[in-house]
Amino acid sequence: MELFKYMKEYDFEQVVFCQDEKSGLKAIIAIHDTTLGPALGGTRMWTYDSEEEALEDALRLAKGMTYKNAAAGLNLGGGKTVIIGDPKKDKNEEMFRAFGRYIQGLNGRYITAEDVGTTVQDMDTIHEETDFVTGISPAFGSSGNPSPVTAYGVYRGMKAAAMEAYGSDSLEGKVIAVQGVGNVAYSLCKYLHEEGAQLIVTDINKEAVNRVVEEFGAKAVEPDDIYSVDCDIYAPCALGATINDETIPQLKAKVIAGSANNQLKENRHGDQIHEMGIVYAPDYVINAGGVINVADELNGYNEERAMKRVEGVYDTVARVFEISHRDNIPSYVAADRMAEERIEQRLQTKSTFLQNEHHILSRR
Ligand SMILES: NC(=O)C1=CN([C@@H]2O[C@H](COP(=O)(O)OP(=O)(O)OC[C@H]3O[C@@H](n4cnc5c(N)ncnc54)[C@H](O)[C@@H]3O)[C@@H](O)[C@H]2O)C=CC1
Ligand SMILES: O=C(O)CCC(=O)C(=O)O
Repeated sequence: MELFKYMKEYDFEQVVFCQDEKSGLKAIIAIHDTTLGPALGGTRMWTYDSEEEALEDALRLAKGMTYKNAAAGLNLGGGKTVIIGDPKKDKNEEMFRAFGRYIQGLNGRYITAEDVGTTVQDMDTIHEETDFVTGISPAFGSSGNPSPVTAYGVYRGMKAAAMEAYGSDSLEGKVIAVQGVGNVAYSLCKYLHEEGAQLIVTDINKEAVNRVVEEFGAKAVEPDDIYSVDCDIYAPCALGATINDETIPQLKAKVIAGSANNQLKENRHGDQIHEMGIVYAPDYVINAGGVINVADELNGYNEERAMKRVEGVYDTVARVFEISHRDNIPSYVAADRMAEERIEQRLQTKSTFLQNEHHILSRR
């Protein structure tokens, strides 16, 4: 990859490569944009096939966080870290301490949290070295595991999408196909079951499936069959890129609303489902509950305030549909537009301030 060319093309501010031989730390911190505030985004630990692949993932995820944080109305920019390694085998305390010192060195330009492969315990270790970390243990007065809160945001956003598709936001009696019933989707299924929805679920982990079958009366199907089941709402809560050329022709749902990041394989798939009249709640808007929750820690965590804000995912998703109608564009484009407008407005007010400052200085 021609890194500087890429950074220029997509307006990246900074990329930091971190290594610590003794602990085996190999990490890449990507800071995309800090117009709205310090870059906040989680740390992913994954067994990448190559350093190039890790770098690409860090860059893609960091840019995504700029949009997610902006659309969520947070005064935070976008960044993300990837640590190269197997989260099941390669973790050690010194690795996360060394990483914490790198974050401290950035002096607040980047704040981290959990992502795939990292846990509250890892955040606690990072916290030994820096305050620029969120998602740490409730014992430190913090918010802990963000997944149940992400689920609440997805539930609220799904209701907004149902309103758009059916003219009512009630999920009672709706048939909802949930792909992946891990941390987020388990809590999501609980909300949906309590509201009287009928659940069809799948997961490659049989234990995870059994839990929701037993607790919420869900019907289980094989992983490949989830796309074609008769349902009202498809909730992708496992992997990215599941809205693609193979799956779109199988979908019977009128709504797509789930927690997974990067649901559209390519932008053209967002155009395609829009043309088919499927109501799509854009991934980074509907799954912002986790980041809204961890961001609240920056003000001294208050669960009630955080949950109130996450409740607002309903309004944000509804606003995306409004922009989609206003500008006659697919919802994924509307979400980007909403985020970009907010960043642009902040740049304008910042530049007004700078212009005033320049004017005063030039009069001296
Ligand atoms: N945890 C959080 O707060 C947030 C999570 N997300 C996204 O939401 C999604 C779910 O996150 P978590 O629940 O935390 O992860 P998780 O790892 O707890 O759950 C994912 C589940 O999907 C299953 N799965 C994997 N491949 C599958 C396949 N081919 N078919 C069916 N099931 C499959 C896994 O076995 C697992 O049970 C991820 O895409 C994540 O990036 C986004 C924002 C915040
Ligand atoms: O939810 C988190 O723990 C951190 C935010 C983040 O990285 C994300 O939302 O993908």
